Amino acid sequence: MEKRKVSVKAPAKINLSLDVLSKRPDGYHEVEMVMTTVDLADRIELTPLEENKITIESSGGFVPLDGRNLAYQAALLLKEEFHIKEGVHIHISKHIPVAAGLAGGSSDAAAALKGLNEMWGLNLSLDELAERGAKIGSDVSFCVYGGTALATGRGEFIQLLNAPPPCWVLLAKPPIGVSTAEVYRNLKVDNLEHPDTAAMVDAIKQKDFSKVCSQLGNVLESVTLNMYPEVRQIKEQMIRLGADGVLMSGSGPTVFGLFQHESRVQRVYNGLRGFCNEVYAVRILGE
Ligand SMILES: C[C@@](CO)(OP(=O)(O)O)[C@H](O)COP(=O)(O)OP(=O)(O)OC[C@H]1O[C@@H](n2ccc(N)nc2=O)[C@H](O)[C@@H]1O
Ligand SMILES: Nc1ncnc2c1ncn2[C@@H]1O[C@H](COP(=O)(O)OP(=O)(O)O)[C@@H](O)[C@H]1O
Repeated sequence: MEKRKVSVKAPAKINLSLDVLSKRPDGYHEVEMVMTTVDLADRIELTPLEENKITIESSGGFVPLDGRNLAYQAALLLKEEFHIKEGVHIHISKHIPVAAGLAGGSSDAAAALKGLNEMWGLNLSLDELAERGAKIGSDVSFCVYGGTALATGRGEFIQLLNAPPPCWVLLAKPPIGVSTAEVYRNLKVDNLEHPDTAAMVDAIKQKDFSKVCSQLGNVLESVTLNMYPEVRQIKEQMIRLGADGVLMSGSGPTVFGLFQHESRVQRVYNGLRGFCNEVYAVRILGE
């Protein structure tokens, strides 16, 4: 009997709030992040191979197709730990912009962990998958759960939250890729304007859209907006065009705007397309 293919959706995330508390001795930073998934997604298709190897291909978007690919790393991690003697072919339909602050690679890795857990009958819980995900990257644990969460530690400790108030999200990505490591390297940890993480968590709990907008904050803007003036320009443009709240996601360069009313999303989308050709109108996925 032919073995079943497994297909898993891998959604992008945005950071509604991103604070850095300190630099750790291991080089990572201690963070407090409120993250939520949006309905811009890659799709991971896993096909069993009789031969004992991992192969990977991707359609759309430029990603490494070897051991550097985070989905490949996810497969290798499970394969080695559980002594799996069969192989897998991983196909990634890439829709999330790469190196954009949207955790595309981390979400692909999380989807591969979940899909292979099913395909290889490992019966690992989400907590157990998230624990393994943290070995691949700081954002992978969150991506295993998806939805909305407060992430602490270097990003791997996850407290799930209820869905934020329903709203539209416009994502605008200028044509540059940002290195997360470089942004963290240039961050002045002792001189930051800290967002109020607890207030953002409250705003989400209360499903208070105006409060979510007023509490948006990301300390990594202090680096990326100076490094890439075009990111600052997109932010200013989105505010001017009438988004209810605007922030850079993760280490950037993607800027997102939040909107309560669909009519305004369309207007701002049209206004942005004039000088930024990668703009996406999506919904918050919530829980
Ligand atoms: C900044 C965030 C916010 O969600 O997102 P992106 O902009 O990448 O989407 C993440 O924390 C990114 O997570 P992720 O992309 O998984 O990072 P990792 O591979 O673990 O780390 C890449 C590099 O960033 C730095 N790093 C990352 C996380 C952290 N808490 N402190 C750090 O200093 C380290 O230099 C590390 O070598
Ligand atoms: N499956 C993947 N999808 C996207 N990028 C990947 C993947 N695997 C590895 N990468 C690498 O990870 C880096 C970060 O990519 P990505 O996860 O898209 O961005 P970010 O960390 O900004 O959210 C890029 O340099 C990319 O080459």
